[in-house]
Amino acid sequence: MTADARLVLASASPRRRELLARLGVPFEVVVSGVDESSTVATDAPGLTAELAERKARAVAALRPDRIILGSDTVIDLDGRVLGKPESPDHALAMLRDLRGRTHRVVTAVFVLDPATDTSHAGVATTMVTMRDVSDAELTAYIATGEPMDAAGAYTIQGGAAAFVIGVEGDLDTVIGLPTALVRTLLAATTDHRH
Ligand SMILES: Cc1cn([C@H]2C[C@H](O)[C@@H](COP(=O)(O)OP(=O)(O)OP(=O)(O)O)O2)c(=O)[nH]c1=O
Repeated sequence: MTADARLVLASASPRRRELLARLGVPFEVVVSGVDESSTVATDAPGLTAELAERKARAVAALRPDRIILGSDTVIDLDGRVLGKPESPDHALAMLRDLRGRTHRVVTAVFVLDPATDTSHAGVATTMVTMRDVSDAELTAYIATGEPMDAAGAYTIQGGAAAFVIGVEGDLDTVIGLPTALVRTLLAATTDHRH
């Protein structure tokens, strides 16, 4: 993460920072401050794509000479979209709905080159299956505070690893940044500049 990096990650998420760092490309972090409550799209791919683009465009206004990467993650449970919980009670309701079932984790990525107003975007999906976790386990997990900052009220890389019995797709899509997709989109953006 160097100050003179050409790439800017438009995200406050430490998980996204860690995942992007794995690609070995230097980058700077600028938080978008986008209000995620006002969206037009209602389906998971459309919603995440819309928010990833808005995060990137908000930061492009601050760093017009850089390449900007925005991203967003939600859960799709049989067509119902779950974002971050608003309260511990909301987290409990979400986890009760998720237990014993399979859901999709959808993460969109939007890479923008403001200098040429070109963009490359994509959406990645991973299926996650949770076992039938007891209320006592869910309550203890929520008490750790960990679920409050994650879509669907769980972090697969944290305490909720014990709830997950199946993953179909890339784990980094669940944690918030599909690195294979990011690599492809960054390569397309760089190609465009030459
Ligand atoms: C399902 C799941 C989500 N998450 C995280 C990824 C995302 O950071 C978060 C979903 O919220 P987002 O709104 O996508 O992202 P964010 O608010 O954390 O960061 P920013 O908008 O600034 O980029 O949930 C996990 O870390 N582990 C998981 O298992």
